[in-house]
Amino acid sequence: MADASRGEFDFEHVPETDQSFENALRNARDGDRLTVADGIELITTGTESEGIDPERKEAVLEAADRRREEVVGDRVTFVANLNNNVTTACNTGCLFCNFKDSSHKFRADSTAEHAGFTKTPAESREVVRAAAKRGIYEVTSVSGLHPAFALDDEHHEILAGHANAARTVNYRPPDEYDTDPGTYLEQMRAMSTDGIHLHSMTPEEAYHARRGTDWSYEEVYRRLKNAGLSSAPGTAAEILVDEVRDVICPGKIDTQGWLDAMEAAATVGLDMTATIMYGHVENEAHRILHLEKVRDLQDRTGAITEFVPLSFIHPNTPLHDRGIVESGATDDEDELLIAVSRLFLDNIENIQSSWVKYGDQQGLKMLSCGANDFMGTILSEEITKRAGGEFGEYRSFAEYVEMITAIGRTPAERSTDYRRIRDIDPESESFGPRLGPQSDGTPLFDAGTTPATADD
Ligand SMILES: C[S@@+](CC[C@H](N)C(=O)[O-])C[C@H]1O[C@@H](n2cnc3c(N)ncnc32)[C@H](O)[C@@H]1O
Ligand SMILES: Nc1c(NC[C@H](O)[C@H](O)[C@H](O)CO)[nH]c(=O)[nH]c1=O
Ligand SMILES: N[C@@H](Cc1ccc(O)cc1)C(=O)O
Ligand code: SF4
Repeated sequence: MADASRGEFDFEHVPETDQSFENALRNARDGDRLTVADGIELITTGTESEGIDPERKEAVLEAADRRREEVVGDRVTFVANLNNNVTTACNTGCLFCNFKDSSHKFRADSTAEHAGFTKTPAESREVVRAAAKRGIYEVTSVSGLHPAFALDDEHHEILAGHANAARTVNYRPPDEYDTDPGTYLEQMRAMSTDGIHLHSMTPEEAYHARRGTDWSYEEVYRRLKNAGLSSAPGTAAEILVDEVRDVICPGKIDTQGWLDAMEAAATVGLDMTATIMYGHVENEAHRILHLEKVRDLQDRTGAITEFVPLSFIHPNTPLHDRGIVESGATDDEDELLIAVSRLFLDNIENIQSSWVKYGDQQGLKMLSCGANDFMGTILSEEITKRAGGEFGEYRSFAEYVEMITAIGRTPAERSTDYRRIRDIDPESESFGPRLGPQSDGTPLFDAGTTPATADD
């Protein structure tokens, strides 16, 4: 079993209910709002017996696939986007993460070797401009919590005024590092160029942008929005149950902090996504409690455009190196997670299948288990690659059209917020983005080239 070590934790929440699988399935088929007990019965295919029952699993997947059809129809969407991570420097120490490099290695006086990077605002702008010219219309930017990162000059001053700032507020001035990431506001201004949609600032990053101050999340997201931010990625969610966070990311904000940040982003008028990062130490009860938190948040805000399940990639992570976790979720667990997300989250229209985490074949399978979105072109990928993922760093429009038509569905490009959707005719001669200000349908790269070698 993938979850060989899940039993070792003395968790308060365990997958036990007084509901039956049959009743839960009936509720799901009837379209009733599911309870936590219903969700646990469905995702375990019944708590009264060990393991996953193949027939019951198929029944859950079928109900989810039908619901997907009713809610969003037959289209499979994707976005023309680019990932631009500003820095990998981070001291937060999450045990599932190998994206980060200890920030002391980035100090000007350090001789330690590392494969990480920090981009100045000018460098970020160049990366985004080059992509925009090629027709990309979204940039996703998530980064490590670099100790020299501050919201703006005022934040630098406040942080520098703290006694023992490195220890108390995780701050060191930029001149101690080989590269200055600039301020968050400078990075926002740099990346919001050429009409591109800027999707950035997770709740954890928003926390970093207000550490050591009495500013509210609302104040921080308002200033970020004024500097060009368009929507916020709901990563850093991991599992929204504190007894799990205490194990896998003790340095992160807690569940309530994550919810507060997201609610503030919505209050200032930003759209957002929500995620779950699953398949490590948590059990099925935690997964469903997480879905309940997300559903409640959406009831309050209505601002969540999509739900993005992130299956834990284990090989190079501290959780795996330390023998805490042997592997990630199994295919059965992945399929049930997608299906139950579709059935449980009755107020979120779009469920994403991540080819980065699942690969193409399993990623496509997810599109008949309840998912309807197939992510984006991304052009580069660091988080999963560094964790040991092997499914590549980009997809062209041509590859998307081929894969989606092969499973008998309609390919469509979408804007980040799904407000604009364009069906793509698979009979066209060539495939490229058309929804951005500089998108004229030209393919992102020629067959046989990669984003790095493609000529613009
Ligand atoms: C790497 S962080 C970058 C942004 C910021 N530092 C934060 O934590 O919000 C973004 C997200 O990547 C996901 N992630 C990191 N390592 C992963 C892994 N090994 N497998 C799957 N997802 C992972 C986590 O959900 C995390 O919140
Ligand atoms: N699931 C993953 C994503 N999803 C985010 C999308 O790429 C896109 O930014 C979002 O849907 C908003 O339009 N991105 C990754 O880099 N890796 C993933 O695994
Ligand atoms: N960057 C995240 C994925 C992600 C980004 C933005 C989102 O809105 C959702 C998910 C990862 O690879 O794990
Ligand atoms: S998940 Fe984010 S906060 Fe945690 S270690 Fe990785 S980069 Fe840092």
